[in-house]
Amino acid sequence: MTNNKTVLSWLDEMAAMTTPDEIVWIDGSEKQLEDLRAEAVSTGEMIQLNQEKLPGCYYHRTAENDVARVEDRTFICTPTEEEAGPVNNWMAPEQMYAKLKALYTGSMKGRTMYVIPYSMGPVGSPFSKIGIELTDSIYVVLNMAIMTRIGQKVLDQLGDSADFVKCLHAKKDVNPDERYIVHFPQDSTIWSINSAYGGNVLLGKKCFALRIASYLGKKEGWMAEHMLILGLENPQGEVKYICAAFPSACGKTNLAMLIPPEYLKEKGYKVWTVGDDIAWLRIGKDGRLYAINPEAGFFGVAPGTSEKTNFNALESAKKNTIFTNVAINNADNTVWWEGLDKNPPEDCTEWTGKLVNGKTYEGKLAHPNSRFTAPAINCPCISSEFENPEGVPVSAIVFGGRRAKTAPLVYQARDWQHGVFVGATMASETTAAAAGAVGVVRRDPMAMKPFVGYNMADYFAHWIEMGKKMDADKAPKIFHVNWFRQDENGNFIWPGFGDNMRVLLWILDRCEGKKDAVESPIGYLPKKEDLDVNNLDIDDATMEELLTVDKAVWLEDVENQEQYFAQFGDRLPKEIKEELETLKKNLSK
Ligand SMILES: Nc1nc2c(ncn2[C@@H]2O[C@H](COP(=O)(O)OP(=O)(O)OP(=O)(O)O)[C@@H](O)[C@H]2O)c(=O)[nH]1
Ligand SMILES: O=C([O-])CC(=O)C(=O)O
Ligand SMILES: [Mn+2]
Repeated sequence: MTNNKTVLSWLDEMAAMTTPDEIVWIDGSEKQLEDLRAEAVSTGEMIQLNQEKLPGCYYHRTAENDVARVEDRTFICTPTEEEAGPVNNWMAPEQMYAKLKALYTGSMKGRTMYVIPYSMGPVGSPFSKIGIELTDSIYVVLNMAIMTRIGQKVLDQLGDSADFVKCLHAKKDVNPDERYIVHFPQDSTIWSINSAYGGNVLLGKKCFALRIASYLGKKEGWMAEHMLILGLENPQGEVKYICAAFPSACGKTNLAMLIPPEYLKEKGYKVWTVGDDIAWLRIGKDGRLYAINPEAGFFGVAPGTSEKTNFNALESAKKNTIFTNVAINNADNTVWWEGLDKNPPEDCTEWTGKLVNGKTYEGKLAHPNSRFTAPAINCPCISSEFENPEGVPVSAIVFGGRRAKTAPLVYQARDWQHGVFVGATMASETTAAAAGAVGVVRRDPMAMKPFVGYNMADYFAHWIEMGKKMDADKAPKIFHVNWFRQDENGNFIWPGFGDNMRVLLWILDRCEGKKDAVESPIGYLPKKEDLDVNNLDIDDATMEELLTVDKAVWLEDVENQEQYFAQFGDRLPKEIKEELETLKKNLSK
């Protein structure tokens, strides 16, 4: 399929190490993919679902110890430890290569190696980058075929160039003690072994489009971020674009596909989805910031997705979708998860596949991090700009997370530098998207803690630099939101989901200078009357609470921020220190 010497010699080297019985190039044709689906069904790797109700849909379950990203086994192997920085695991490249070579040696014996050429971003777009993933998993091939642009057209685009990311994945025996997700940014190389879970093995996604890409972005003057991209259309038909960074399982997919409350819909407001997880951002010729979604599909969290909460995601997952670790409704061979509807089907197979109507994992039939892999083109509200190779101009950047207390519903940063600080001080309760404890508050700057491919302090500096390259009136305005504030009984006090539109409208009004705001120690808060709560069942006291900044709670948080920043030592940009001092001063006034 190619005469590219760099590709072919790398492939030879990898094949000599892993010794597959066969090597199959993925050309991207439907025929080849259909044959692979049939093969995966025949070996039990996938189950074909009800083809009338869910045409083209398949089911896959992973090993029980392999259901989420594994941050403690994810490494950034830069030449020096300082380059990886204190929030990443690091090992010297030669040492890591040696360790992994031992694991990979012979790992594909008796198996087939698939060669997947793929493009992150529309093929040929100036934003786009190419990768080639070698894998011994059909599940990976079929997921990559949904999540990225694959096949011959990508090799044609690559031509003789050596500019591609070399990705190697071997499923091996999914032994968690020998599981490694490893990045060599300087070599544009990713090696993943002993996992078959999406976030660890679909190497175009987190590994390339965030970790390697963030490193390339720093070097080349652009940004790779854990952000959704949405277009908000007003009744006049004008569309403004918003990017939002929330940590894993904190609402990006939901916000990206939001359906406005009925009365705003009637007025003519609409939301268009450009991306739900990753944004690549570049400064355009006009000096504004432009975003593309490098992906071609959604790898979305299933639990909590319902017709009411996220109709568009559900619609997206009705055909040509792969479901992973959800429950199966045996009555009609369809899928089920907590939150899809009220009651689980009577005859149901839980995600582990072992127990039918028996003991369940923490009382759940679907794994909390069960996912659907759906083509973006299935989405009823996919943006007409989804394939635009130039991207969309960004009016606002929104940071957010799960905070039971502390963060108000929404506030605006005073300027870009303060906005970078707001992003850098993000914190959120952990979720099931990564292995480990759930519900623990941890600092997650820009939602990139698990995804930054170099020293986080340098990443902050890069953000500051990018701001300096844009005129203040052209740079996106920066905001922070929190849909997850709780009352003393642990109930969310903001209705969330479609009603988040009300907050987006305030954000865009602020971008256009249409609304005043109230100054607070942490930034600009909305005036209560400026947040549209028409037809919303929420009382004044609750709105008040949602917009409260409790100085005592914030002072505690600032202490934690300061401790967190201490790990970066002298590398922490002075601008971040300045903002921390300003915040302290504001809070003690
Ligand atoms: N209470 C509340 N829950 C929400 C809201 N938005 C999303 N959720 C829930 O949060 C969970 C994760 O939401 P997603 O939109 O899939 O999260 P994500 O940020 O796209 O996650 P990743 O794919 O892991 O990066 C789901 O169970 C949602 O139902 C909201 O506004 N309020
Ligand atoms: O990578 C994954 O497994 C899914 C994802 O979007 C995240 O965890 O943020
Ligand atoms: Mn994500």
